[in-house]
Amino acid sequence: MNSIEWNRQALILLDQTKLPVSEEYIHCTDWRQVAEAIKMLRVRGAPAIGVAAGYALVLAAREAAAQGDRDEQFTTFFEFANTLKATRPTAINLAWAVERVCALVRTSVTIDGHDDQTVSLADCIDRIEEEAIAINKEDLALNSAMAKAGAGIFEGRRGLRILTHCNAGALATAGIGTALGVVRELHANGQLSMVYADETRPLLQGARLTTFELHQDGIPVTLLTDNMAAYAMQQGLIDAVIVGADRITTEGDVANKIGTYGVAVLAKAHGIPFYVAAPYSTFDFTLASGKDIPIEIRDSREVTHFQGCQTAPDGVPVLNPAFDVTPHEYVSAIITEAGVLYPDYTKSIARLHKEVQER
Ligand SMILES: CSC[C@@H](O)[C@@H](O)C(=O)COP(=O)(O)O
Repeated sequence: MNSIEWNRQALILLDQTKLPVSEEYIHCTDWRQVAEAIKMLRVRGAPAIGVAAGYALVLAAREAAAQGDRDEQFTTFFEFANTLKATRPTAINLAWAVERVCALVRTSVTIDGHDDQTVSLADCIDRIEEEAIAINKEDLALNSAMAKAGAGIFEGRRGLRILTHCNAGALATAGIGTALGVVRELHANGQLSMVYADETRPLLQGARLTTFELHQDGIPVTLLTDNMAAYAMQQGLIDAVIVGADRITTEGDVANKIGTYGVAVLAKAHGIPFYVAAPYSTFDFTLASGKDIPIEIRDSREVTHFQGCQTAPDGVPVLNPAFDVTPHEYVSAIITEAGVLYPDYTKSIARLHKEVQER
């Protein structure tokens, strides 16, 4: 079974906080359960939380349509949508999916620029569900397109050793993954020798999730702690870095899991190319500079404790940003479902935007 599945009554999520020790599924019949699952990283990875949010809005619409008058129902629905959107502020795919569904609802009740009173929220539910399914299916398809585009960078090369950070794989998307989608394609082509997976402190998405899914698929993977990446590069063990992204600005600055920026700086210092794989839905066309990306700050307990075990003294102040921003100067290329973007990113990203808008 997939890590995200919709059976029309419930959203079934693989609880990623339990991996790799146990495979447990949560049946969400209330959008609040999905919001909690997103907040607690039971479902995580920017594209995956966008897909989950789409289905959560079906549950939210069903609930809102069952109470109050027509206006109250729409108000309640949009309030639910806003609450959902706020659960994780950095991953723009979440806001993108929520906005996409809300825009559809607004369009459905608008006629000649006016509110069409004959359309109720209940009338919109099927359309919301179709949109959620479309977001899911699109993500599945674009992962494969991105994998092929990314593998194209390495044409004619074999024995590749790729370092990745966090988990940008099947668990983080509805398909084969973004960064790990490219890795899977390289493996299928016989071009991959080894994936080096950063452990990814503090929540160990690399150790728990990346090694888990690659291991399951028989793809060679070696785990290293974050502070070993410099050593691995210095030893000549890494040919390229490929990571995912949570938000990319129009100048090509990239927000991704905390620690990514450090890896990018190391890669540049060692002359190793640093690639980012992300779909169109990860671009924020309203922001130019990465300095304006909101960074999610998470509970200090994630740093002072691990799986219930205390690892720091009581009361010690903690800094726990969940993401950092890699400035575009460190990014060798951005792999998308529509092809590979190279610097000057202001130009190549604008071209991508125009192409998608004109489709
Ligand atoms: C295809 S997933 C891309 C990113 O979302 C991923 O690299 C990442 O940073 C995930 O962070 P997480 O906090 O686990 O949701």
